[in-house]
Amino acid sequence: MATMESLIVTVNRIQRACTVLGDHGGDTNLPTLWEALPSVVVVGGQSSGKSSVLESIVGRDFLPRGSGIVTRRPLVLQLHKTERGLQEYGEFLHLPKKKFTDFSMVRKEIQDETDRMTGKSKQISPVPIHLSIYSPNVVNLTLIDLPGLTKVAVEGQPESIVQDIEIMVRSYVEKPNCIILAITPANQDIATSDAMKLSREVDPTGERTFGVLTKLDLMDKGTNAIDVLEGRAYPLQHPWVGIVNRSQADIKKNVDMIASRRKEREFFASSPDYGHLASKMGSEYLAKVLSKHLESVIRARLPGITSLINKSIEELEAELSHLGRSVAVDAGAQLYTILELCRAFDRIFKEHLDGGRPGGDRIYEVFDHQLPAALRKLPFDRHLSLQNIRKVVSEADGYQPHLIAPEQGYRRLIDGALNCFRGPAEASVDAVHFLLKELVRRSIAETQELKRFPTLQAEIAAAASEALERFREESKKTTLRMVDMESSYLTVDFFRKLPQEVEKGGNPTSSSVDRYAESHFRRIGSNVYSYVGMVSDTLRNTIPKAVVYCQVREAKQSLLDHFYIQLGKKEGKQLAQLLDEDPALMERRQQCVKRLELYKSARDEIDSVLWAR
Ligand SMILES: Nc1nc2c(ncn2[C@@H]2O[C@H](COP(=O)(O)OP(=O)(O)OP(=O)(O)O)[C@@H](O)[C@H]2O)c(=O)[nH]1
Repeated sequence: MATMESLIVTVNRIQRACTVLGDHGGDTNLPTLWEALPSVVVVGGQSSGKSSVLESIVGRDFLPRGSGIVTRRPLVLQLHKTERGLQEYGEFLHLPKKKFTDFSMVRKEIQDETDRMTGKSKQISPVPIHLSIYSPNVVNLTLIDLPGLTKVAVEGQPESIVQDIEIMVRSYVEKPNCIILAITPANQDIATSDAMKLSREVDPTGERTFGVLTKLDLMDKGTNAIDVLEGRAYPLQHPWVGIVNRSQADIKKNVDMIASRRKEREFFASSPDYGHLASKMGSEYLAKVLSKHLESVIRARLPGITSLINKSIEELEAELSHLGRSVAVDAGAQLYTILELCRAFDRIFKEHLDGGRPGGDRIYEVFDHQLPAALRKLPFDRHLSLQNIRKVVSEADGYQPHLIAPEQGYRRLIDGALNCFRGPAEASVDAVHFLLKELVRRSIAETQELKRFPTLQAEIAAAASEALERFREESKKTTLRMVDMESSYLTVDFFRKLPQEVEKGGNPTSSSVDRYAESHFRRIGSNVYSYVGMVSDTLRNTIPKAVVYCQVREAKQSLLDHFYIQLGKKEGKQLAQLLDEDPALMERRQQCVKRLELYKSARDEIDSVLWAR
């Protein structure tokens, strides 16, 4: 088994890591290690002697003194026993390279650091100050000093401070891992002790509470605290410890700690009331008892802490992978990230077209269904009504009616009919355009990696939509040109193969009469009709080819080409703007990363003591 000492040292290190990485327990919705670590917390009313007890455990004067609420931030005091003969020094976590050998400077630094966080406003703050003291005269122990419980705010302090202090103190003592050092002055009615009241509430069985009676020397003549110290008046699981600290007069006279400890020992040894308890009284004894107890608590909790650490690491890693990697800071890496994201989108878009995902089939539906239906619905019947044929043909003839066949009339009728094909051609282009747009929208929504980057998402959508618009223009030009080409040169063969009316009749006189009869125009109509039908068959096949060539194929091959060119011209700052994540998400990731770092270092710390068995 790892030595007891190394266990406390391990927990000390983890506690410091907690402060460095911002884990003070409390309200963030992150797992907290701080709250799982056992610690000894000093609780008491103002002027109950808390600071005096801490100082005599350490054997040094180093805590701020003054009127009002002096302790306004938790002070995590870690005591490290060093080899005999080595110099004592203090070291703050926020000033890691500075060794304080002058303990009056330690006091000043505690005051200054308190003010740095709370301002001069005398507010309180839950962010702890970490002080390590290295000395041959201490036992390994971690103590947390908290603001004294009070009933009234003093000048310059907000009314809420009374409650704020209680909330802060409670937040520590409520933790099941907290060992409560409840300080009560013996010259006061214990029934009114703030420390005992609070500890009773949070630890009714007294398992976690060490009762400490201070100011035994100040009790009225003829009275003593034997009933309390022997555990009868206020029974706790652990024995009560009586203490005699320096009086105000001693402090003024600069009585040092060594002398004061000696005085305390003498007090108990020579006391008629407490002499029989002398070996179990005093601040040195208290320090040893606490250290031993803290070690055993840590040992008992270690397996629980280890499994908590492993579980939290898993949770944090899962959350981080869900949040995605953090965004790179240099322009090159940012450009790379953007291109990766674009490619991810493009891949999904192509899958939609190629059939890996749904949607591409609807384009075929346009060609197979919508276009033929639109072609069928074209109003050729109206255009080729007998009446219209007669009108168009006569107009084309002018003052000289046609002699054999109405060449001009045919051309005009065919032109008019072919013109109708423009509608379905354009409609096919538009229908495919809207389908492509919809696929872009869906593909963006389906690109998980893009979700974090709303700006880039909008830019890709805009670039894709602009590209699709260009493809649509091109596709319209091409399909309409195909319709125009049909008008510009008619298929000669078709007309050559038509049976000649003149020859059929056999009689020139009767046929010249026929030329203006209804059947003549009907025949013209039916010829034009079947010519237009032939063109319609052709276009039904060629319009899809043009649309796919100009729109679908282009979208697949070069949807974001323009965007890529623009990206290449962008500066670092503009690239960063494209990757501006949701700030809440960035913040969360940062918190998770820090917390994960904490848990991993804690795991390493614990592993190293376990391996040292
Ligand atoms: N005679 C005597 N005086 C004591 C004893 N303990 C504390 N005092 C005096 O009581 C006063 C208050 O002691 P502190 O240790 O400052 O008490 P505290 O609880 O830290 O006070 P705050 O930080 O103001 O809440 C000081 O003047 C001490 O000298 C004791 O056991 N005997």
